[in-house]
Amino acid sequence: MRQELSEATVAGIKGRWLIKIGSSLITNDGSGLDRPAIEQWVAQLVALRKMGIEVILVSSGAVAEGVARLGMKSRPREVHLQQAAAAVGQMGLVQTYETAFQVYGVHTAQVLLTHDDLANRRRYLNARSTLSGLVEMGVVPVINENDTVATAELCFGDNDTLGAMVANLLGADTLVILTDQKGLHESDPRQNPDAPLIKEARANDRALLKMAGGSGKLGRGGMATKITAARLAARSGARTIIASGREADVLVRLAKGEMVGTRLVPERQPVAARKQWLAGQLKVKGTLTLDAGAEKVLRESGRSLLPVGVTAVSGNFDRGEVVSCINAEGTEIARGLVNYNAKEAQKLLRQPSRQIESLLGYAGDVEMIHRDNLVILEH
Ligand SMILES: Nc1ncnc2c1ncn2[C@@H]1O[C@H](COP(=O)(O)OP(=O)(O)O)[C@@H](O)[C@H]1O
Ligand SMILES: N[C@@H](CCC(=O)OP(=O)(O)O)C(=O)O
Repeated sequence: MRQELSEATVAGIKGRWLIKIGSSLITNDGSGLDRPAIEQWVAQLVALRKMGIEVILVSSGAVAEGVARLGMKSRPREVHLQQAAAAVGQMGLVQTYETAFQVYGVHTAQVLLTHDDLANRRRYLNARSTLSGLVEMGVVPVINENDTVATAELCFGDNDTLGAMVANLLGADTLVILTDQKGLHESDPRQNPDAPLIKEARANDRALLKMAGGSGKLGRGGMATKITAARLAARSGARTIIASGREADVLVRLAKGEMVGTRLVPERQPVAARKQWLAGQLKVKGTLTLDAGAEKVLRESGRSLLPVGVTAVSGNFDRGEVVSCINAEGTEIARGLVNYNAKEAQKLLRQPSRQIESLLGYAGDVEMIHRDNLVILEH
């Protein structure tokens, strides 16, 4: 583990990739998981890490594995039975990844998310800190939807959307969607085997959605959700690649810059896109007043805002909500997602970060607003 990690560190971080493996691909023609294929992808993911790419995995397959383990003939129609199958199958899914990564001494972590976890600002920040922590420690998160508790109104439904939302959450620069086709074709190749492959397009190109048909018998969503996922990923500046997981060495070839599958490119670069999104947030829930030192640091060196530089708090905001940062003259300098609620922020005014634990009774984030969640407004 240590050696593998240090190699990645020496090479330097060359990107953060979110790789999604779909149901259609991961199952052995409907009967449980294709374990040899999983071992192949894991070997490639380890190779990517050695090239300096941080990897996060979203993997489907829980229902398919549960159906096989429980001896069901096909995916049950009843939602509660699908959820039960997912609970059984998720065990096999994570066990398979864990075993495959262990060969290389790499730790994995199971992360199950519902839509609500990412829609609620506070939980969004919690999910973000935990997942970032795992990635920084060199652990590969293996993410799936929490099928057992997700209800129809609250679920992502397909893992393409989940993958894109996690790519947004973690500021991934690349979303790779591995599926059972070579990529996006001009029409569904199951219906029209000669339909040409789209090699590259803008993620927001409206014409793409017209090309997309529904899913195969195992997957959910088909190409339509992959294109919507690409549009979502593009909002935080990530490019999306849709490719076949059956293509030899597909991930390694992509990492070496080869054009494989369909590439859907964003209009803006990651940082600019995220900052634009933050700047445009209309629901500012409160205000932090900064001293001259904090204003200077924010304007000139792009660092995080620490509690020590905050002199006053107003408004009633919660952790994860957008606050405005003003200087003593009342000019707005920045906006960002705050790490503490208004009451906590009040207690932390002018305090050095080492005091946070004794003032709040728990060791929270050292920043009031992390620089990734902060946008400096130009005047
Ligand atoms: N334009 C298209 N290009 C490629 N595949 C398409 C297209 N339209 C529909 N599909 C279908 O989408 C399926 C992949 O989606 P899906 O079954 O949801 O897979 P996954 O489980 O990998 O998400 C393909 O098997 C294919 O039949
Ligand atoms: N969470 C479900 C997967 C949902 C699903 O099939 O999604 P997808 O791979 O996008 O077609 C499972 O693990 O079975």
